[in-house]
Amino acid sequence: MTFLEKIRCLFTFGQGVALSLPEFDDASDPIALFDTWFNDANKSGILLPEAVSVSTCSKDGQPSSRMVLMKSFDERGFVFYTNYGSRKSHELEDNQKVALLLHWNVLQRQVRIEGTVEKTTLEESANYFNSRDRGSKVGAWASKQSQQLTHPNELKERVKQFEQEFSGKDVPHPEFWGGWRVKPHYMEFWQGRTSRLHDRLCFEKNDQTNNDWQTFKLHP
Ligand SMILES: Cc1cc2nc3c(=O)[nH]c(=O)nc-3n(C[C@H](O)[C@H](O)[C@H](O)COP(=O)(O)O)c2cc1C
Ligand SMILES: Cc1ncc(COP(=O)(O)O)c(C=O)c1O
Repeated sequence: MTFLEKIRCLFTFGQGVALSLPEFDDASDPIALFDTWFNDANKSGILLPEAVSVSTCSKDGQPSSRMVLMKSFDERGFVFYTNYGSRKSHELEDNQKVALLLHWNVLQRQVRIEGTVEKTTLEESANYFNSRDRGSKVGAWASKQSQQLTHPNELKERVKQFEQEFSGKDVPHPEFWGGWRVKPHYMEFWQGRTSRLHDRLCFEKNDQTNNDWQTFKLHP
């Protein structure tokens, strides 16, 4: 992002577009467009541009959302890592349909993603886990994510327990911790415009086995 673009962002915040939109036609690839927008978000200085809301749905239809950090994306989908025993993971086991939401406020941009999940391979999860700092690795062992604490010091005590258990050794990758890959079938790029006359560029595909995206625009 150039200095001039940053200034434009500041001055147009909340009332108009700051960045130009790329050409949009039937040949457009939403992953390439996401890549461009994600780069813009990274360059804009936004804190945690990779923070994304993940919405899951329980068996009885109760939706729930929480933030995670998106650690990678490519043609295969968008990956985040978590505890496979957590609420979100249980819900994803039961119902693979998922929605992601990113909002880059200074850029007046929102991206909506809908799709289905699959687990990352054990190798992919282990590779990512091994890249984390030691404290977060121990933390992953200690946290019974989404379960109630049985007493106020339970988490602290478990951290101590695992620090002792792995003292002087590498912290191994726990099999209960790994990635979910969201395979998109709908993506929508929202760009804020003056007078709330925003752009909504949409991509949809009916067949997960190919890369044929249909494109259309929606009223704001
Ligand atoms: C900015 C941000 C990033 C987060 N990233 C992650 C993440 O990558 N993985 C994760 O398991 N939890 C992450 N969390 C915590 C989750 O929001 C959530 O509290 C936790 O995963 C438990 O959710 P669940 O009980 O619905 O499974 C993050 C929280 C915030 C605010
Ligand atoms: C519980 C939890 N797991 C994972 C993450 C994100 O992954 P990492 O710690 O590897 O950056 C976060 C980030 O806030 C988190 O809170």
